[in-house]
Amino acid sequence: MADGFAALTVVVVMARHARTARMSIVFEQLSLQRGVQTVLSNLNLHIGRGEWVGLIGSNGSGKSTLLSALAGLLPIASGRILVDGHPAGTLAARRLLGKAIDPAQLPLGLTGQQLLELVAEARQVGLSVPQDTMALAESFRLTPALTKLIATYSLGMKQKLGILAGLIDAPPYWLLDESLNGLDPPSAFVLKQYLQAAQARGISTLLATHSLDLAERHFSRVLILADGQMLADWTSDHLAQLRAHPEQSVEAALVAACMSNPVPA
Ligand SMILES: Nc1ncnc2c1ncn2[C@@H]1O[C@H](COP(=O)(O)OP(=O)(O)OP(=O)(O)O)[C@@H](O)[C@H]1O
Repeated sequence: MADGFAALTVVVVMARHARTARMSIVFEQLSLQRGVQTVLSNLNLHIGRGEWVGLIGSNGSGKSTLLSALAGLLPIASGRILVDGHPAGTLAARRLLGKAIDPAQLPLGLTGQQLLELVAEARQVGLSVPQDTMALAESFRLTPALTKLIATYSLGMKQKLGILAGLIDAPPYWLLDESLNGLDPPSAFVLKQYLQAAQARGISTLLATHSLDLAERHFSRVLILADGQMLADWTSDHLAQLRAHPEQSVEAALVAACMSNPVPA
């Protein structure tokens, strides 16, 4: 009888584990290289649904490399990345991710509208741009510019378009690399509200950023990368403790944590 109960417990635990892995991003013993340089080594990480993760680290610490590998844009040196159980880079994994397009990668010869329609078609959400995307464009005050060539856009306008295009079909995981850079304050506010609302709907955002003040209110988790390793993984409980402390700030604690590690050579 006791053996039967133990076996049942093992089955239940394994089933729960499998379900959790199916609804999350998993990095297992992950190592990433750029040329001959090892950028990250033996990273183990689990990111569930409904998290807003701030990816922090000094210049060159590997934030963009990690996001690109997750999006399937860079090869994996060793280990693996699974997105809801699908290996990174596979079509199934790509469909679950939305990565804001880098402003420098936008096709300058198209109008903003043409790009959004192309992406909508490629992501199979239909021939027209989803209502939600157009509403965000309106909140960004980008609508009048959509009929113009991307070549005529300012950096902030390109940043907004890259976000709109990357998140067009609202997949469950959003990857943003310094996406608040260059946004005017009202648009930055809109984006923060948008990400917060998405989080409440169970969408997870990974945002690589140097804006540590975002951790003060917004992130539910903070990962600090340094020297090819994950220096810290601050959970929502830890962040809540820091936020509640009358004499501490999350930003100051993050600066102290980052300063405790030397800048990579
Ligand atoms: N295209 C590339 N070719 C070769 N090495 C690269 C390339 N891009 C980045 N690297 C190297 O990979 C390492 C990690 O760079 P990465 O861009 O991921 O850092 P980051 O944390 O995003 O930096 P930043 O905060 O400056 O954006 C750095 O040492 C960098 O020099």
